[in-house]
Amino acid sequence: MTTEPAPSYRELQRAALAAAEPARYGEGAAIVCDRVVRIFTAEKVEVQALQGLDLVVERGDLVALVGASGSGKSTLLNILAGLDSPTAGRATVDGCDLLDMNARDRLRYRREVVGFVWQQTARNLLPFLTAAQNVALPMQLRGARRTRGAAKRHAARVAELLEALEIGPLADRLPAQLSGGQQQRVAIAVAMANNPAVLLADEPTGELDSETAAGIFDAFRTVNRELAATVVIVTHDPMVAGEVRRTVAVRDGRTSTEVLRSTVVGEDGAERVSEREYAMLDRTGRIQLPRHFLAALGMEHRVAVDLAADRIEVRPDEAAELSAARPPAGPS
Ligand SMILES: Nc1ncnc2c1ncn2[C@@H]1O[C@H](COP(=O)(O)OP(=O)(O)OP(=O)(O)O)[C@@H](O)[C@H]1O
Repeated sequence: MTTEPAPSYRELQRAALAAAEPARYGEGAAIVCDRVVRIFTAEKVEVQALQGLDLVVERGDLVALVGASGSGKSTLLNILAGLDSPTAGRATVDGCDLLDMNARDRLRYRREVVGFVWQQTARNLLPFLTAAQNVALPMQLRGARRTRGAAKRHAARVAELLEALEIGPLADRLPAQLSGGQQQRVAIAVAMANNPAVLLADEPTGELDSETAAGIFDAFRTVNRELAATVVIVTHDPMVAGEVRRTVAVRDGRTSTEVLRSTVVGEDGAERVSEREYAMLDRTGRIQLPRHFLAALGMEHRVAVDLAADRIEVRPDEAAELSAARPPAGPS
């Protein structure tokens, strides 16, 4: 019979400390936003673009962010891209604390940790470089010495990315010699050049027709699956939002609802996509109910909340209904 060796004092101490430490919100996730606030001041007027936004994106996820114009999606994406800073809260991407970066950290972060694809195809690429040269540029800017070995590695990575994105034969063309969809594929390759942990895209199919947009969306899926990047896409395109496993809606500067999709096999053996909408519960216990639910039951200002054995029930304000039905007794 073998006996386990007794743990050392240090091992016991480490285990006790780990047990005592509460798990941090979103620990280990690719993206964590914890009560993120962003206030802009324009002409002495304050705009709260993000009002305590919570979001956790796990590694390997492919997420669509949707929401009305002005809800805060681009503000959030700019913060995640390291182009802007939150006013308050905590935001981390791949473990990098976005509130605690100096100029040098920020540059390294933008070159190595995140990749970015913009809506305007022209903004993603330098017009005087070929597709292959555009993809090689981020690797050269990363600062590796120009050795023959590095040049060989860069060329191999360029070929690998262009191949994965199905634009290998277009390597020597200038952006002006490519269609809008082909330019966006090159832009995705540029964003992935330094193998970032997270790929962010702001309306990447906004300037494309629906067939080309479907192809670009497939390219994001390829990057997510084959190059192991966590992908977040801001979109108005219902087709894109309808095809990802997770769609998060932003409303008034907060994440409000979330739709999760999975493929289920029915009794007839056919596959279909099952969808479920969830309201987000923030860390203080607040939820934002979908607007159409509130409108359907005429709920506003105040609701009755009751705890049942297995659910919390939210009902229209009964006191308001009663007083509307029975006008207060006046002087006779
Ligand atoms: N630099 C800025 N200065 C002042 N206000 C700003 C600034 N940037 C954004 N805002 C305001 O913050 C709010 C959120 O804007 P944001 O661009 O993030 O919304 P959005 O959801 O991306 O909208 P859209 O879908 O139209 O791009 C809006 O009220 C906007 O006017």
